[in-house]
Amino acid sequence: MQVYLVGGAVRDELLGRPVSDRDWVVVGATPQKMLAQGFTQVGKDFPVFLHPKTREEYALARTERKAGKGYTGFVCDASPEVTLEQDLLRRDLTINAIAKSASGSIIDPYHGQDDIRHKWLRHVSDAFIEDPLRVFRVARFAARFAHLGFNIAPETLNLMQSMASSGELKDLSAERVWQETRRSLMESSPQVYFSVLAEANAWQNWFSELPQHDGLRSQYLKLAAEQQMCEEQRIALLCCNLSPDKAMAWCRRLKVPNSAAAMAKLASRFSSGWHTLPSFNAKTMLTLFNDCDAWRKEARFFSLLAVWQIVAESHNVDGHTLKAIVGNIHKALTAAKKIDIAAILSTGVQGPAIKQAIEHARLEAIENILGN
Ligand SMILES: Nc1ccn([C@@H]2O[C@H](COP(=O)(O)OP(=O)(O)OP(=O)(O)O)[C@@H](O)[C@H]2O)c(=O)n1
Repeated sequence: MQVYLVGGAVRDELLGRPVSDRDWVVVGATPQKMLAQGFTQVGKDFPVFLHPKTREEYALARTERKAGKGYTGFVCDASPEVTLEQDLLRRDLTINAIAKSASGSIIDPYHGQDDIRHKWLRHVSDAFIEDPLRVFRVARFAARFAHLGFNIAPETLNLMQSMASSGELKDLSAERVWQETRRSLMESSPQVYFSVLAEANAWQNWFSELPQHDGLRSQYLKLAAEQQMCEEQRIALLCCNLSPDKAMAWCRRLKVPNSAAAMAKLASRFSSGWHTLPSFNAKTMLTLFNDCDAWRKEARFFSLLAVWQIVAESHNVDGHTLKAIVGNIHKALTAAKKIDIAAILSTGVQGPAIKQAIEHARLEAIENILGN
């Protein structure tokens, strides 16, 4: 039997990028042979094994043919006669269909190295259409490699468009679309994921709450990537131009985790206030702290503040004044958190009056900061 390194590891090595996961293909083996060599079988739908020492994935070379709807409707042949070339043919992009042998030679029947050189994301064969998730994968790779100058080959974009217009993207699970979307948000050009999906007419089933073409959203996401923002901040920026209801509807559609959805909702609720130079008096600042629960969720509040700074910057709000406002917010929150609750309670206030007294003390603390 022969073993080859395949997929992302070979691609990334050729691109001079760090390699994280290594996937292997085994030609000329049977499950029995693999088990006899100490591998453990993990694949349910197709024969994939874990190496006894490295725990890396070794898959028997296979062909696949779609026989029904959905994720699992594949007929798979992983017999020892399946060749490396056949296995590479079923893969999505030529740059992902290059193999490397144990001796280090490159096997590249579909010219992935040419496409790396000329920076094309190109499908390997018509088998591309058998997995509708690939529309989203290609958009993700476009977001990842845009800064290197990669583009989608016109014939691949055509194929993506016809897959989208056939309506089959709606049969994907929300979980799978969400995984591609969240990974794309963390790429170096996240805005490209959305422009590719718009261009591929792949918008309607999964992104209908979001405007298809939105220069501001692109700008937000570009800045978020430059500032190395976290996933939740990028989700918040994606949603912050929507109404809170629409933001929540989209989060439900994609099954965005609750904490990220809650942050996206807050981002959208308050973001229009940052389109111009925000003017905070003590009262509006206290309301902002209360509504964002900055008392208990301070880290989330500061994450949101960074999100709103991007919104403000993108609307050309004066940077110097913005910095001063953000500085005041930091100081005001610190001061308002320091009020002496024990002293308030020791005055003997009861029931709802306690809450009022705390609010009053916090307001005074903020006024002191803003007055200075
Ligand atoms: N829908 C899919 C998923 C995977 N693959 C193939 O399986 C390989 C491994 O898939 P995966 O680990 O998902 O992607 P990587 O290419 O390794 O990319 P990443 O760096 O994002 O993990 C890909 O390179 C590609 O050859 C495919 O053809 N179609």
